[in-house]
Amino acid sequence: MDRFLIRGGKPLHGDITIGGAKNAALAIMPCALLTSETLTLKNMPQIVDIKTMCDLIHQHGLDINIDSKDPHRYSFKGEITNTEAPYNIVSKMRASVLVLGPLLARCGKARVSLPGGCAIGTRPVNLHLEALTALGAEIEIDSGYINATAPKGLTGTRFVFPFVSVGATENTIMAATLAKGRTELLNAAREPEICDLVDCLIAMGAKIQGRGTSHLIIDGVDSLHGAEHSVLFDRIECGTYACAAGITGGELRLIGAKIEYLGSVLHALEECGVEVFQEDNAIRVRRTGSLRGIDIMTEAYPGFPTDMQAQFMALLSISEGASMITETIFENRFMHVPELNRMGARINVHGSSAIIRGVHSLSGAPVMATDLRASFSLILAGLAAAGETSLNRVYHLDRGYEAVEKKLAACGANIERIKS
Ligand SMILES: CC(=O)N[C@H]1[C@@H](OP(=O)(O)OP(=O)(O)OC[C@H]2O[C@@H](n3ccc(=O)[nH]c3=O)[C@H](O)[C@@H]2O)O[C@H](CO)[C@@H](O)[C@@H]1O
Ligand SMILES: C=C(OP(=O)(O)O)C(=O)O
Repeated sequence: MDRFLIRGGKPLHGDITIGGAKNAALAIMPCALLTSETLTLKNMPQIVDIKTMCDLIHQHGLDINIDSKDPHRYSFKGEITNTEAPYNIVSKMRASVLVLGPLLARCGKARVSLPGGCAIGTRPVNLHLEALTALGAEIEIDSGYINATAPKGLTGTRFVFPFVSVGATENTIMAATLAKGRTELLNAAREPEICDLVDCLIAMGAKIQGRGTSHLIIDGVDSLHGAEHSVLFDRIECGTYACAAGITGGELRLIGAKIEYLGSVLHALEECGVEVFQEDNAIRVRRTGSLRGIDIMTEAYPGFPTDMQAQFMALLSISEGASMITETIFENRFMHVPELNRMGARINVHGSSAIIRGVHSLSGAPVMATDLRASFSLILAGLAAAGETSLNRVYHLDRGYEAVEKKLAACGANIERIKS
């Protein structure tokens, strides 16, 4: 298991290129199952989760080509020869369940392993199944698998999500593109990654109205065709590096990022003392004075994203005064707190809220990554801390961040991957 060795205390200065959004790419790749023509995706991040989704789609029968001149350009083409998504792949990555809607819509059947929970929560998929059932699927759970059939095909429906779910919205949109008639989705998630999925589907010939709103109208078509689509930049990677500029007291240019997608992360950065400006094709972030404590509550977009919660926890741990972070999306997303406290932070958790009392400085320590974003919060703490931090279980980070150590080192960080 690789680990990172970080010697903190250096303000970061320089340029970091922000890659394609993991969460957009993972939702868009299963669209390849909706057509027999070629789907080409550009600006794909080079991360382990993308490799896992490729493995899954390939075992469904599609060929995947990564451009030899551009490793961020992927083409998918072929016929579906297998409608089962096996446990050994789905258990690696929950987004695997996003093949369910496309397989069902295209083949009238799918057998997909239940993903199960993960370090941040139990994460059931009941809403995915309820929405697909409303579209006419017959679903039963058998031996840890979702067995879904649509003997008469899927039929448009009106479905109100009882609460906002990114994955359930994505699965249902994809299934509805090939259903007979009109589907109306209310209280749908409206994250930028969902807009990106909708853009790709429209490029493939889907008929979708309401992009960017919680009320989507999808008129089913007989078939979808191939398309070329460039994946949206990763707003979470962007926010993460903005926190790196903030916590080290440096200045970074985040190339390829756009301020309008940051939602309330922009406001949170500015409120705690990190300046953010849009330049031509980049966002410039810098900290000029001291950091100030703020209160944050995670919410569906455009609210503050749960995927930025751990990184802000690190930032707020050295901000003046007290802060409170309330996590409303996942029930177990404070695993980074004891590790940050081992580095000198003063954080107490009370139910779904964490109170952070800002300290002057953190000190390096051996720490353990527990999930993707928690891992980066410990890197951020390590970059600001005095002394050496050794971060174990870096494989969590490799799921979702491309070339972390190269991007940080190019801006002056002292960070090294120790291979084992
Ligand atoms: C690959 C991907 O895009 N992952 C993102 C996606 O995850 P994901 O799509 O899994 O997240 P959801 O929006 O579905 O989950 C939101 C909440 O709803 C619950 N829930 C969800 C579905 C369901 O059928 N039943 C149910 O109870 C979940 O347990 C969670 O508490 O959105 C999350 C919320 O922004 C992000 O943190 C993840 O990074
Ligand atoms: C929770 C995340 O991803 P996933 O839904 O793939 O676990 C994340 O990106 O922070």
